[in-house]
Amino acid sequence: MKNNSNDEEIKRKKSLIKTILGLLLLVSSIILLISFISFYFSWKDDQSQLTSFFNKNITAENLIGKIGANLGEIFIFNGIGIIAFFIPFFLFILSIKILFGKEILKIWKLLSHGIFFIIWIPIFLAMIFGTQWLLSGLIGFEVYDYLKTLLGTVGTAILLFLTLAIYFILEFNLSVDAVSTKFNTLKQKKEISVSEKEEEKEPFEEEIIYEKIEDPKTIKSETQISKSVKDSLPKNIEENKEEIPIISSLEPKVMESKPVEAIQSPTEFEIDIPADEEIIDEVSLTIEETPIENINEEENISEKIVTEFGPYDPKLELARYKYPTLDLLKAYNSIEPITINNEELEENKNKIVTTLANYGIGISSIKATIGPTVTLYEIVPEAGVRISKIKNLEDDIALSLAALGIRIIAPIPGKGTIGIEVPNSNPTMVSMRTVIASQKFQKTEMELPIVFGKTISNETFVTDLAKMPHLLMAGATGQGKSVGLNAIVTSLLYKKHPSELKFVFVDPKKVELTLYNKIERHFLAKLPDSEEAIITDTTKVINTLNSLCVEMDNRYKLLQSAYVRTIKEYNEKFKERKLNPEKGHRFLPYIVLVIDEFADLIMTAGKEVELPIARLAQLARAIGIHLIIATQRPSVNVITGMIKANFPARVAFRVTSKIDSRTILDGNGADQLIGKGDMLFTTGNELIRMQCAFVDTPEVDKITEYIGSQQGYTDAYLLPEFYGENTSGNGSEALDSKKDELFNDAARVIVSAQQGSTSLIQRKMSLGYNRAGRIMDQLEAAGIVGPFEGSKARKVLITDLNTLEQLLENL
Ligand SMILES: Nc1ncnc2c1ncn2[C@@H]1O[C@H](COP(=O)(O)OP(=O)(O)OP(=O)(O)O)[C@@H](O)[C@H]1O
Repeated sequence: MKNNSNDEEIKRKKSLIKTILGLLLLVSSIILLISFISFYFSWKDDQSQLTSFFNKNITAENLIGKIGANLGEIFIFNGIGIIAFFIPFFLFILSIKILFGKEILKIWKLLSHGIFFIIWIPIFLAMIFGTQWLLSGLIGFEVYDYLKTLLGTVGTAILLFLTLAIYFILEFNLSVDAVSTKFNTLKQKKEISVSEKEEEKEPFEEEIIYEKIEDPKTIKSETQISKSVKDSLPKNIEENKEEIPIISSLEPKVMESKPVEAIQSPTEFEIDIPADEEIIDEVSLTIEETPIENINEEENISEKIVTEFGPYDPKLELARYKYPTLDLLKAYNSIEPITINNEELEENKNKIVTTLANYGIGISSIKATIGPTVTLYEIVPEAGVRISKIKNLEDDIALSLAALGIRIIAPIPGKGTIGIEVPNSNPTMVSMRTVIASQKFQKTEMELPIVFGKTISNETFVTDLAKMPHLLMAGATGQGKSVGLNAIVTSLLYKKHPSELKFVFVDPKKVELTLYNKIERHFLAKLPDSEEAIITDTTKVINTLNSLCVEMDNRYKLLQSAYVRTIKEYNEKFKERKLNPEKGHRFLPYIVLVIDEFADLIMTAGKEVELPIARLAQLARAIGIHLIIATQRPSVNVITGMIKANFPARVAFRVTSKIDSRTILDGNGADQLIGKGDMLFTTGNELIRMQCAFVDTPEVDKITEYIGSQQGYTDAYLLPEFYGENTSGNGSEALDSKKDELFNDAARVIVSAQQGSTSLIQRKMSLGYNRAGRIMDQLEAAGIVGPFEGSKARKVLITDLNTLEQLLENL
């Protein structure tokens, strides 16, 4: 407390002293100023009174009286002359600084300049005006007089100008280099504007110069000189341009080959060399300002941020999220491992051998591989047996073996043996728990790992959805499709954090996927205006699909601006903080679109869904949107060519006919499956037979409950807004709405190509799908193209451009 009050006391005293000192200085400056001004008017009258300082009867004319007259006499007349005004000026600035703490001019700088001019100006004024002591002061005159005896008038003048020059050099940092740089820049600017004007008058001037010079290096020097220092060269050199190569006199070769008198003027050129360097310096300066520098800077910034905060962690927002645990899945211990008795194996083997023998096919060896649902008998036929013969006898062999689900693989790819798959009389269920717990799945580094089940050789089968990149599933009702879908979703839920993956569920059956409602705020994506994340109303699907197309376009733009090709590279770059969130960059989660009953969707929502699906399937792979489409009826009008072409990965559960099998797998086999999760998987090459892992509804319920009860995001992942339009083909309505700016151009594109396709407009005019679609509707309304015809292009109703132009005018 005591200390504090002491401090305050000192502070108070200090400020009092400051105020008094400041005031004193201020008043002094005013007194001095008035005295000095007044001195110039009254000095003659007052000068004789100065000595009688204490005589009351004698007064002074000066406004500050005798003191004022004396001050003027001391500082101006006997002192430094007119520059004495600097003293009140300096005191005024100082008083303001002390009183108000405001530095109008920098005190120390002002003082140093003041001292210089207090010395310089009186001498200079004495030199110019002689004995005019009111200007130079007596001191100024005496010093000048002394200097004159030492250096003479000219010498003194030179000394004064030299000191002034040094003063300016020091004050304005005027080095020779800096001056000549400025001078050159100014000159270049001038020359450019002059040469621009003169170009028309003397177009060949430069060419003539080049002709005279052979050495390309000297040409370079010449052009530089002609541009920058030509004016400064002596006239004789300017005229005799052949001598100019000596400028590169630094090069011995040129020097040797030239006559001696030509070398006479190197001194003139030596001055030019720094000028050349200057120009080079300027060029290198502009290079430094190129954007490459900026990119480096950005990278440096990102490095700095990374070292300070570490890489960006998308999981941080839900840092406490716990991945589902294994005990949420049911253990079916009683049914695993596989049980098959030797008798059954022996019996089947014998049957196969005798059946084949009946058809005249001899076997040299046979091997059995026991799988969960089927056993594979691998046969090596005797030499000379044609494989096609066995393939043709497939149905007969199956009949003889009297078992459903026999599939003959002739030959087994890469082995040269023939495989006969015979169902086990006691199939073993593959539980989701065992496959999720498998090392293969646990240790996988895949982006979107999916564990389907177990292969015929009882191996867990894990594959990457990101690589597929889309999946088509088909199977008759009750054969395990829904379980299969759940197995896929479960695999992903066990491996992915909510920040990395979002699902869009379309479930026209309204029951299958509703379980996932609980994880809406963790794993689901939806349209901003929709209440339910899981879409059960087929009419809303179109908006969602189009919104996904918009999301896709947006993501492509982000990838483009980040100079990367895939979502993986993009996210890695984002994690390294090399992408600026202020420029719209964000961590992109994978989006998996699951459509449970595609046939139903096509039936109710029509063909409109086909285009966005095909578009997504074609383009979405790189930006992390993957499609899983399941259907009961794999007929050609549901799985059209366009869709099939973009879904190389397919899963087939049991189907009822060979035709369906061919539609889904492009081959037989799916009709011979035994159901209950028995499936075939292909990515375009070989077929892999598998037993799908079984995950029951209560298990899925437990998992979603486990995730849903944890802290989630405030809302589902919001897809970009998309407002549906009437694309039903009611033309007049479409045209009533505002005609697109590019309508006429699009019409010309369509008519000249005679092809009514939206993608043509998109491609030729670099438009997004939605806008191109809108224009197409307007073209239909104007009668330029025919109505929508599904996967086929619309008919073009105008045959030539002339007719079109007339029509456009009338419109
Ligand atoms: N992987 C499997 N392992 C064991 N049993 C299975 C498996 N998949 C399905 N099943 C059995 O088949 C039944 C029907 O399966 P699921 O509900 O998946 O058929 P679905 O093809 O979806 O039929 P729908 O199209 O009518 O919905 C299940 O209740 C189950 O008993």
